[in-house]
Amino acid sequence: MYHFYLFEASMVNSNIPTIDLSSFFNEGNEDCKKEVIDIISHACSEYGFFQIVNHGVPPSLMTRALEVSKMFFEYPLEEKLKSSPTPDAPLPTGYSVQPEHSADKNEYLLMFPPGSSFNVFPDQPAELRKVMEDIFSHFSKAALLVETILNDCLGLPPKFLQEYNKDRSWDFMAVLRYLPGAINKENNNIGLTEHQDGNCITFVLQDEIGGLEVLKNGEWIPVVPTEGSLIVNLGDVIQVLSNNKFKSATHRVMRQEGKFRHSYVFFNTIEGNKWVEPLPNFIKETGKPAQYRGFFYKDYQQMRIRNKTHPPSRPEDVVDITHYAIDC
Ligand SMILES: O=C(O)CCC(=O)C(=O)O
Ligand SMILES: [Fe+2]
Repeated sequence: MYHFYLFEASMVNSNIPTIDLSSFFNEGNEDCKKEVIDIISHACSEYGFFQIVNHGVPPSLMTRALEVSKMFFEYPLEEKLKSSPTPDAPLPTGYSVQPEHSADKNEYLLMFPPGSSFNVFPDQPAELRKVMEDIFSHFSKAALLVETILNDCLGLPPKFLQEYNKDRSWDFMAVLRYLPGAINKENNNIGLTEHQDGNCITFVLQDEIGGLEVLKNGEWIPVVPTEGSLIVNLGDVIQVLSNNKFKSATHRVMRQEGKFRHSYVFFNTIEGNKWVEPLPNFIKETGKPAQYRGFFYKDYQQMRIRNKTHPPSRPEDVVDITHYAIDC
């Protein structure tokens, strides 16, 4: 069945593969599973980006989630600010808006897993909290499936990644609205500056406006929204563990002239006290020495948060994973 999706996707999405995961919900189908593993392995070693369908997140919930968040963001600012962050949350939960001078042009709601004491939700629209909690739980399950598949793609011992990344408390989700792009062609209309995610696996659900772009062989490839699909990108943790076998995708968001853009972004994240370093399998297998020195995830996270709270004046001083790279 996924042959169809691959064909269709290649027409509109310049070879960002769209992969049908339905075979993973049933016993058997070993040939299908094997083919999926080959396609995902290829996408991850080339640029760390692919799309999935039949991932277990109900398409009707995805549509509804975007509708309800649109309603929220249309409220006046005073109303939105009523759900502002709890002071001691590790990341600002509830509603935040990027400062005027920021290069990133969005406002967002952020939550940790349902039940987390850090969470703050708007009261209105009344449906929003439930929709956010439901979709979070579905994303969380789908991420476990993708993690199992990646474990196979990397040829790791069964359940290796599941064991390594078993604490779900620090996963988080952002619900975003981007400002409309300027109607002035001179303006480059960046919505979110180019970056790699620091975590393990990220899902993006974007509305029909689109705007997410991935860097592939030096070219920005727009990810055209397709109904029911989720975008998957790998983060720095997977890149380091695999000693660069799998890539942390470089991506950005462009704004369309005159149109707001909405998205849901789910981050599957390891616990801060986890040690991250290239696994011995990928040093032996590739014959390459370790490309990174090891670090505690929380130290890296702190530096990434500082990039946002105290942006360096020179772009080259923004801390990313190359901070831990070993020059070979
Ligand atoms: O809003 C999006 O589509 C992507 C956001 C993103 O890349 C991020 O928050 O890391
Ligand atoms: Fe990102």
